[in-house]
Amino acid sequence: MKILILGTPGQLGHELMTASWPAGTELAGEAYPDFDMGRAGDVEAAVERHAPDLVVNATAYTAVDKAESERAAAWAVNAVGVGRLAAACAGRGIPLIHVSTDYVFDGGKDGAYTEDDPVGPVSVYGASKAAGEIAVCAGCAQHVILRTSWVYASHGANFVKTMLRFGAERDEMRVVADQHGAPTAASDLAAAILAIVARIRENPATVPWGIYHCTGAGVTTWHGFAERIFQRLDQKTGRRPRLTAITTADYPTPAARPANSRLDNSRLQAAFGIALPPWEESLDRVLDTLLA
Ligand SMILES: NC(=O)C1=CN([C@@H]2O[C@H](COP(=O)(O)OP(=O)(O)OC[C@H]3O[C@@H](n4cnc5c(N)ncnc54)[C@H](OP(=O)(O)O)[C@@H]3O)[C@@H](O)[C@H]2O)C=CC1
Ligand SMILES: Cc1cn([C@H]2C[C@H](O)[C@@H](COP(=O)(O)OP(=O)(O)O[C@H]3O[C@@H](C)C(=O)[C@@H](O)[C@H]3O)O2)c(=O)[nH]c1=O
Repeated sequence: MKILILGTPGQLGHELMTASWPAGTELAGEAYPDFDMGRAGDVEAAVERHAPDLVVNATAYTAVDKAESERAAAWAVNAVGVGRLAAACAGRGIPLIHVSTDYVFDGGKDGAYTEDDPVGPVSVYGASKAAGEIAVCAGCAQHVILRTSWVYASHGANFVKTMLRFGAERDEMRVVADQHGAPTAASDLAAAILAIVARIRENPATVPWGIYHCTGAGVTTWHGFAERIFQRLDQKTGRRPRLTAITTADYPTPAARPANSRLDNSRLQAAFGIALPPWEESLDRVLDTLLA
């Protein structure tokens, strides 16, 4: 089975390219700037050239704050490019695995969001990702969209590495404690994708195509996430910056973020038997690598 992975240098793309795929899997990859999701023709040419049996889209414009002033750039990658990809996959009759975000929700719900809850993005990034979801659903019947949240890895840029970098320079860190969600290791998300691909390979006719939530198990806040990072930093190095819980209002950013980002993962478990590990467990594993 030949799998085309778009966005190989990103957090998820890297984990997918370095994962242990079963024998008989051939991987092909595309990366910016040779391959540009936002440039007309690139997606179609890549799908044509590689002639894969399945595509995983790991590209995205992920600069949440910058997107507020670069709407067209975010839209070109996350919505328009994704629409072209869905059409290209449908044209060849191949499945598309796509990734979306908790930021498609407005965060106003009490409790975890299910796949049936209406989206209501409060940022340009969230809106562009919501448009990408619609484009995939409309353009390619054989799709799995995994909505995940707060992704980090030892490779790439993310909150964990930001905390470690700032934590090495500053005595105090101030982090918001009123936005709730679940950190997700890119390696766990990649493992879920491998399991879904295995199911598709086994018998595509029985795959329950659709949107699924797929995050680390449990819930915390960005402050709780940082607390665990600094606990481990302390254990490993003896250094621990003071961590102060603040409110969203104390930390103004160009983009609004949902106060509640919790996603209910039970549909993924029921349909595919996939459940990601508790977020603390995966974070400790990634920190072991980062702090080694
Ligand atoms: N990061 C997070 O916290 C979360 C991410 N997600 C979603 O998960 C998926 C994977 O995200 P993640 O791996 O973390 O993201 P990254 O930002 O780590 O990687 C995204 C990749 O997309 C590439 N890319 C950006 N613009 C283009 C373009 N025009 N053409 C081709 N490639 C491009 C980037 O290239 P380059 O390396 O040159 O920048 C990078 O390789 C995305 O769909 C994202 O929306 C969902 C929830 C949380
Ligand atoms: C760096 C920093 C951030 N924060 C806050 C700002 C924000 O509310 C929260 C997270 O900040 P970041 O900007 O690092 O993370 P952000 O870019 O908002 O992360 C998001 O990325 C996109 C791609 C997604 O899809 C989301 O799931 C989510 O992971 O922490 C602090 O309170 N103190 C700090 O020192």
